Amino acid sequence: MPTLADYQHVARGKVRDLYDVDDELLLFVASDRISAYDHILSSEIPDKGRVLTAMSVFWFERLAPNHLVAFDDPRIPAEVRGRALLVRKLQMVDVECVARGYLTGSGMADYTATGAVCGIELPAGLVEASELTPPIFTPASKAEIGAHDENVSFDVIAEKHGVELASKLRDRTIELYSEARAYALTRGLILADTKFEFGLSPDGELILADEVFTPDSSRYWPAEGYEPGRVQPSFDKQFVRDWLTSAESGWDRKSDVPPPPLPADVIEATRARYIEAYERLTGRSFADWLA
Ligand SMILES: N#Cc1c(N)ncnc1-c1cnn(Cc2cccc(F)c2)c1
Repeated sequence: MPTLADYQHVARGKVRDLYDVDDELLLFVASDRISAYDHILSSEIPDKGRVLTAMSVFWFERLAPNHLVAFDDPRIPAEVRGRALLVRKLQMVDVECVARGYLTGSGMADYTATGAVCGIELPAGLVEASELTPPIFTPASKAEIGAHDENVSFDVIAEKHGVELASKLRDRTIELYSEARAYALTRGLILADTKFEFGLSPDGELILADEVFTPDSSRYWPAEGYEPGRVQPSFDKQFVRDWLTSAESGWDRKSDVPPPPLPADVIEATRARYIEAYERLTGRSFADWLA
């Protein structure tokens, strides 16, 4: 059985890492790290990496073609088993493929400033968390570490990748999001938006890559209590956000001071929310994940 040290560390994200396994395969590792207010917190959430990996696997089992090769395999080191995926090496398309079914975050900011998002004119009078039907494709160009992705128009993507591939990215992004949004609603969860990354197979087929419909790549809101006109509570991160912005934390999010460590009860409540999201979405018990 190999250890992680046997594989070359080829990429580091805020909360995930990528290792080189061989000519064909990468190891995609989800950590227990959590980010909030653009900071990677010093506190980890036990099992977060395992829950999010189990979520990706649930969706990869339903959405093809994708890059998943294996999640329970002797080439996966024991130390990351359950929070690591063996994935096929692809030629990645350098576009953050975002689908939005609700107006929030940078989409809401762009709409407030211009009446449009990624060049898509929206109706007047929309408010925070307004539903967007049909959902919109709002691609972004990847930012350097520490900066925000930049929302760009479809035409910018078409300029760079050709209108045929740009159209495939748009259509597949909207198709996948629409299917998952409808399903999530039946489980009492609003999938407000999501971000995909795609790669190309040697014969030019578009392959779903990265992580899929996790709370790190998507915004999940509880359907109960949904009300446009105000910022909705994050299904998974609200306890962290509330504590960090409470007087108890003593932290000022406008300062450059890094957030303080989280109290044990906030860590445990957040762990429970990740597990609840997984179990509500999949109908499976997290205790059964790679038991
Ligand atoms: N998925 C995937 C993938 C693939 N199947 N083939 C080739 N490259 C990638 C790939 C390269 N960068 N990333 C983003 C990323 C993911 C995880 C951790 C990180 F630090 C960074 C994905």
